[in-house]
Amino acid sequence: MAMKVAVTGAAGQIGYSLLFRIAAGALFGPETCVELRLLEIPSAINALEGVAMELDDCAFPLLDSIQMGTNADQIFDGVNLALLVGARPRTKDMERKDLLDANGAIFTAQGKALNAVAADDVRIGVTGNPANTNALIAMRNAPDIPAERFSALTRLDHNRAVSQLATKTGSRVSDIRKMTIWGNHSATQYPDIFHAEIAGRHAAEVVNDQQWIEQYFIPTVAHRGSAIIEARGSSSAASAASATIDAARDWLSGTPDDDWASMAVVSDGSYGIAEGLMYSFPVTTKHGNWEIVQGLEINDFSRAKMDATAAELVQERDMVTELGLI
Ligand SMILES: NC(=O)c1ccc[n+]([C@@H]2O[C@H](COP(=O)([O-])OP(=O)(O)OC[C@H]3O[C@@H](n4cnc5c(N)ncnc54)[C@H](O)[C@@H]3O)[C@@H](O)[C@H]2O)c1
Ligand SMILES: O=C(O)C[C@H](O)C(=O)O
Repeated sequence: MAMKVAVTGAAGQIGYSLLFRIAAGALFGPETCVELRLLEIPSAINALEGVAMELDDCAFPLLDSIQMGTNADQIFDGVNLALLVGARPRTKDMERKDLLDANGAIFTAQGKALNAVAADDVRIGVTGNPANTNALIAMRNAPDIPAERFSALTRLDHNRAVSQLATKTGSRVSDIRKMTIWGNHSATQYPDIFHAEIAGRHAAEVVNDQQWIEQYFIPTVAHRGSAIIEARGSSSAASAASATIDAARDWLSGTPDDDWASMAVVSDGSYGIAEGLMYSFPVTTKHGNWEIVQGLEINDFSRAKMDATAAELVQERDMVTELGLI
């Protein structure tokens, strides 16, 4: 039985890296076929046709079919997974929340369409920025889909944090477990290594340098998106596509027994985070369901960082409420 996967913004930069990985089996493994459902806006349909031609030319054994179009109700019909990437990226000197005016309404419409036609088992991953609040918008416009089926991408931040820690300690990324991104996919995010492990050892003890944590590690991860825009002249794309795959794959097939993932999910009040916020937590996943890792000790430094990013998410939620998007 093929998995029906919708990707919005399929003709964009992230889409161009994402689609070929999905068609090659990166999401569900070498035994599961996929039906791609590609949603774009009219001005990008010709470009999308070109992408579809290239997908055909790859002769992917697992790619059953490609359906493309501009009508969300048609494209989302019966989908099991929806990757909502389609949205304007920011440019230099913008914050991601500055995109809300341009992008927020996209997720109102797409939330409504998913609510009307998606499969009963649908999972929705939001990459389009500002990802957390766009996921909140989609979720609040899809009252018949359980809130826990929505998530926003903070796996790119998680991967960035793992990479920085590996470089600092001369370890392999495969040695690192239990990295955590708390809060908003924005400059207020809190990359937390106080629970992370490097080859079974407490990462903070291996680093043994609070100044590096506070003055290099956290700001480097939190501002990496801007650094990439500065370096590339456009926002991250291939690394974002890779993280989108990592997040959806782990959500659907499960996290390893000795690790967890970072996902922005609807808060249930855990760690004192206001219920209903779309907030990045450490989660374990199994059979397409996630659970927030409970009982982590939160020191005063972490508490302050976690609360600051929660406050920004409240601001963004109030902004989109005023805009009538939720
Ligand atoms: N959360 C993350 O970690 C992360 C990482 C990188 C980029 N992003 C965000 O992902 C989004 C896409 O980035 P990109 O580099 O692919 O941008 P892009 O401009 O290259 O592509 C965006 C695509 O979305 C399409 N689009 C616009 N409105 C649409 C709609 N209503 N329905 C369907 N498609 C629509 C556009 O036509 C375009 O093809 C941006 O908002 C960017 O900020 C998020
Ligand atoms: O920084 C951006 O605007 C793109 C993306 O959110 C990123 O973190 O690379």
